[in-house]
Amino acid sequence: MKFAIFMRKLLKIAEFFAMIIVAKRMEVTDMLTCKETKAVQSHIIMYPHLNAHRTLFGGQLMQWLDESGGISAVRLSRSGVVTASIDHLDFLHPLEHGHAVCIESYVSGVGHRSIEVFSKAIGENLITGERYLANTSFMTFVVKEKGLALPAIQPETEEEVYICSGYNERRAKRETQIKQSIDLAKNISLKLK
Ligand SMILES: CCCCCCCCCCCCCCCC(=O)SCCNC(=O)CCNC(=O)[C@H](O)C(C)(C)COP(=O)(O)OP(=O)(O)OC[C@H]1O[C@@H](n2cnc3c(N)ncnc32)[C@H](O)[C@@H]1OP(=O)(O)O
Repeated sequence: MKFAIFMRKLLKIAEFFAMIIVAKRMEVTDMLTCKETKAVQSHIIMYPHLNAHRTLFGGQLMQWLDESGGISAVRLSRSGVVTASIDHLDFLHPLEHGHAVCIESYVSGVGHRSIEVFSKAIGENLITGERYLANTSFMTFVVKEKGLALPAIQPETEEEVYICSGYNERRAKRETQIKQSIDLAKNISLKLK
């Protein structure tokens, strides 16, 4: 009898600690600034990165953008994410051999499980100091874990306020695109010739 009471008390204590752990995991860190999610990468554009035009191969830039954006998304969620989509990947200027490229990413909008990240790639002729905007993109990452409460995002600089202000419109467009892409997938054959 005493043992049963002891076990029941032990169970209650274990339940209490389990609740604390779950509550801690689900805890909303109310808000993070864009700066707190910022990821910055710099590269020198070398021979292995070039395309036939001797400028940076677009696929290489996409890999760097994906990594950089993923780091920003994980800085917000502190949880594993997958890349769900890349939209508005605009190649504005070729990145020249021998130039530096600096990629900056930060979270520009937060949904339930989705995180939108804005990235920009700035080219720089290191000898003259001339800089140019080579690429801008918006990517969406989705947190793998379900039920996690994500912090909201707080823009601070003029650029961040401008970028974040377009989030709701971009999200609405994306929702339409997701529906279209689900319809498209239904009509795609899995046969390999
Ligand atoms: C152990 C870990 C340690 C971590 C260590 C740190 C590492 C730090 C570096 C990380 C760097 C990673 C960067 C590379 C990461 C890859 O390389 S991942 C590989 C490529 N990607 C994939 O394989 C993804 C494959 N697709 C999927 O898994 C699923 O389709 C998805 C995207 C998760 C969506 O799943 P689903 O069940 O259909 O999701 P659903 O419930 O319908 O929607 C959930 C949310 O996703 C959104 N969504 C769904 N589809 C889309 C879409 N196509 N476009 C936009 N949004 C979408 C929905 O709108 C919804 O948004 P919320 O309303 O929640 O805000």
